[in-house]
Amino acid sequence: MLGTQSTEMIDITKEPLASFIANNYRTVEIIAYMKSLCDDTKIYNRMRLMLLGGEQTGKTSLLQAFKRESFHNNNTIQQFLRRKSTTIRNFPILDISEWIYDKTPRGLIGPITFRTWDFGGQHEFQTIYQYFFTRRTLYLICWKMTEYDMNEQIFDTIHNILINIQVKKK
Ligand SMILES: Nc1nc2c(ncn2[C@@H]2O[C@H](COP(=O)(O)OP(=O)(O)OP(=O)(O)O)[C@@H](O)[C@H]2O)c(=O)[nH]1
Repeated sequence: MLGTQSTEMIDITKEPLASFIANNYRTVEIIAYMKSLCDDTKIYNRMRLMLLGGEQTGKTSLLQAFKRESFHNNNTIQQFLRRKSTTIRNFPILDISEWIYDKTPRGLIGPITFRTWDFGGQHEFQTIYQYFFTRRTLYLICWKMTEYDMNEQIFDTIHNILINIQVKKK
C-alpha cells in the first residue's frame, strides 16, 4: 500500500499503472515505495519455471536454447554449472530439470537456479497443468504464431491457462 500526503491508500500490487496515473504520483514517490518493499525481504535465488502451451509449440526447444545460451563460455565454473543442469525427473507428460542462469550482475544476486517443469502439450494433458500451479512460479506459455489465424482454439488455450494461473495467484 502506498501512502500519500492526503493519507489516501491504494493497493499498487493490483493495478500499479492505473493507480499511479489516477493519483498523480511523482516518480520519486514510486521509486521510494518500491525500495521500501525490499526492506524486509531476503534474496532467494531459486524459482520454479513452468513451460506451458499446446503440442509441438517449441517448449522443449526453447528450454534447451536457454540452457545453451547460459553455457557458451567454456570455463571451469560454466562446466560445473552445466553438470548441474541435468534432468531430475522424466515422466511421460512432464520433464523436470534444472537451469542455472548465471548472467545476473556479479555480486548483486548471483546465479539463479530455475527448477524447470516442461509439460507435454497434448490436449489431454492440458487439464492437468492447473493442479501444479503455485503462487511462486514463473510461467512461460508457448504457441505457434504461424497457426494463430487458422485456429482460434490457440487463443482459448492461452486464455484458459491464464485464468487458471490468475485463480492460483489470488
Ligand atoms: N520453425 C520452428 N520450429 C521450431 C521452433 N521451435 C521448435 N521447433 C520445432 O518444433 C518441433 C517441436 O518442438 P518441441 O520443442 O519438441 O516442442 P514441445 O512444445 O516441447 O512439444 P511437446 O512436448 O510435444 O508438446 C521440433 O521439431 C522443433 O525442432 C521454432 O521456433 N521455429
